[in-house]
Amino acid sequence: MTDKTPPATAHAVPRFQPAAFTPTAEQVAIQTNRARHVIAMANAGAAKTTTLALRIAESITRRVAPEHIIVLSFSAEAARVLQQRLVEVGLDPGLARRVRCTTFDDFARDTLRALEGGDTPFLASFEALAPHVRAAVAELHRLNALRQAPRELWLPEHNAQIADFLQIARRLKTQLVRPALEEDETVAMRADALDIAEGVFALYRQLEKERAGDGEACRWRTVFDATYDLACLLTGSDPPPTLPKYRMVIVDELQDMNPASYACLEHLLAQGSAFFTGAGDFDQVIHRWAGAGTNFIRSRFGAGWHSVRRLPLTMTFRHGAAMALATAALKAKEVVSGRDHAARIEVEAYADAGDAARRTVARVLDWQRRSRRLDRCAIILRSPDQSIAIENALLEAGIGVRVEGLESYFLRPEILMLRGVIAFALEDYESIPGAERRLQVLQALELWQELAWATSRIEDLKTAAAQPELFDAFLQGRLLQPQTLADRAAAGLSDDEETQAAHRLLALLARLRREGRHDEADVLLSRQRAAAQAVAETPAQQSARVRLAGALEILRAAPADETADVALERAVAALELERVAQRIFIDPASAAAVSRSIAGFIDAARRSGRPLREFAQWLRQAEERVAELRRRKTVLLCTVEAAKGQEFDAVILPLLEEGAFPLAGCDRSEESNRFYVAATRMRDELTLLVPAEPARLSPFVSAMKIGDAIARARHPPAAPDAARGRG
Ligand SMILES: Nc1ncnc2c1ncn2[C@@H]1O[C@H](COP(=O)(O)OP(=O)(O)OP(=O)(O)O)[C@@H](O)[C@H]1O
Repeated sequence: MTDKTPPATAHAVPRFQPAAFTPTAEQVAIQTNRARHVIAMANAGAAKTTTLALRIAESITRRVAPEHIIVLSFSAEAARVLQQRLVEVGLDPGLARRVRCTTFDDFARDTLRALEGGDTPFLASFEALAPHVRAAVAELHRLNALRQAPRELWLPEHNAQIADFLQIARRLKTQLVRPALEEDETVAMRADALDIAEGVFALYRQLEKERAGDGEACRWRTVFDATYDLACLLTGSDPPPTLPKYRMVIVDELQDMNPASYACLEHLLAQGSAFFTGAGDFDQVIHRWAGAGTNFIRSRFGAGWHSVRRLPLTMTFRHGAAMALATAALKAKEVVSGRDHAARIEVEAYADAGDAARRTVARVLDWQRRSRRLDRCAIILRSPDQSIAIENALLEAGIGVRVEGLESYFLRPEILMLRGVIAFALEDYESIPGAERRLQVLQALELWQELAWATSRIEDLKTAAAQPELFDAFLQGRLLQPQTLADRAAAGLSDDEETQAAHRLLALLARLRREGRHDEADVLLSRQRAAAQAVAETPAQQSARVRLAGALEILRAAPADETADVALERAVAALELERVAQRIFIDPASAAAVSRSIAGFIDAARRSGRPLREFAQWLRQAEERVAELRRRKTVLLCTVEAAKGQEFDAVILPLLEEGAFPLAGCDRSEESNRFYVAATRMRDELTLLVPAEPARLSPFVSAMKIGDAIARARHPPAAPDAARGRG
């Protein structure tokens, strides 16, 4: 990468002035720079996103059409934040809306849609992908057995192994690893070079073959496949397909760049001879699974580009000196604050997770009382399942909550399933409010009963959800009756197809009778009857059905004055949900989260102190209340990944203990980056909830040397607030 731009071309007088602040000279240098490629790597809160917004606003003021500018990011949240920042710096909202802010993967998907002339089915979850993996494994076994000397291949069998494989496959795609072999290359040789098992690469090839279909159009895509497919097209075809032309390409969160996204970026820049500006922070790499890493940005990014300026943004404007000193200590680097503000950083001890949740909510209430800006407060979690106790406590306190990066635990399949079981046991279908929620409950029940009906027969489910009488018929006819051969055949057909098949059968019978072929007609009819009676269920479906009947029996027999938690404990044990979860969910983390969310649900029942029927009503009211509270100001409950790129006046980080944050089994340096991202979202106040027992304290909290940072911020040395790490 060269840095040869003559200084004379570097600056110009800015034509765009932001409304609320005066940009620093460093910001102006980026805003107005004439170099074709500008890169700013800087600390959290050092105004990277704001400065990218200034550069865009400057170009628009200089008559570049907003449609000729594209902003690419790696998460939908980051793209949304930049679009919003355009308005916040003072660009006309109408103009800001016309700038295309999107993620790399969505850009790739849109581009491919235009090139291919249609949509490709998108499989979002590992659960949706797993059948394809299993089919590819079976095919590999078959092909291997046909070989003269079958190879010994490791191929995934269990869900956890499939999850591991899918993660490796995703990483290979970010590195633009193609399945095709070079001349004289073998699968074993390539696997060796990639440092993966031979079976993994063989399966990668097989699955890609299946995905490619007959070569006409790809059969399905999952997360990142669009970026990978577009990058392969751009780098592998001559001439490469034409991309839309842009005069300016902006990339935020540059540290998340990987080779596949980079291939798309390079072609996009070449297409329109576009100007490029990118910003990022090496310490915010938290997506290593996606091939992100500082090495790529440091060594390969921009290799061969001419006219490149690397420009600094040295001051963080998000928070004051104490927080700058604390992050400097955490990351052993220099952080300078440009904001004259006495941040409030507080550490509070908790006894256990329940206590941490109550203290979190007490902090939220305190913030609401003092600021009246509930919507400017965020509770940032290391992992989604930590939300359960906090959601319960927020509900009890009557605080509205919105979630990002996680699903409210009330809407997770295992809880929806339990709510369905309660409704069926009590014959109180109104306890689940609204047809939409009842549909989710029925779908969850189908999932847990391991019935594959829901996708093709969604209309039937919708009808059952809309009418309480049919809701009951669904239980009796669908969940408690064994599946028959006829059911299984119908599961593969849509409503229309089933009606057509019935019409065809009737027509055939009529014709046979007309032609006097009564014997044939009778055989056909008796075959139909046999199919309608013959049980055709897997052992798993059979035992799920028996367990469901048992759980319903338990709940119906519960004494009227027994509290709901006691009855639910017995029903949950009968349903064996944890064991079933390990079979249904591909990622072991999802399976493990099931028992935690069920425990949270039972805890909510215990705390309500109500018998089952009243608890069901309470749940309904709680749900309505949550919806009502959400219409008012709400606190944000989110994951670190979702918080990235955003900022809040008050940030609360609960459960800062060894095993929870850093999360057990995760890479320590990436965990440190996650913690840094989470803590630096704060503008005015940061609350760190830590275990009372010092031995369990998260090492990241001690690394911040908070006491020292606060003292030094209060009595700064004569020089500016420059903080060098571990000071
Ligand atoms: N010149 C300035 N004077 C005062 N405040 C500023 C200035 N420039 C930016 N800010 C404010 O600083 C805060 C942080 O800016 P921004 O979000 O752009 O940082 P960032 O580097 O993108 O952060 P991160 O990487 O941590 O997401 C914002 O509230 C922004 O409005």
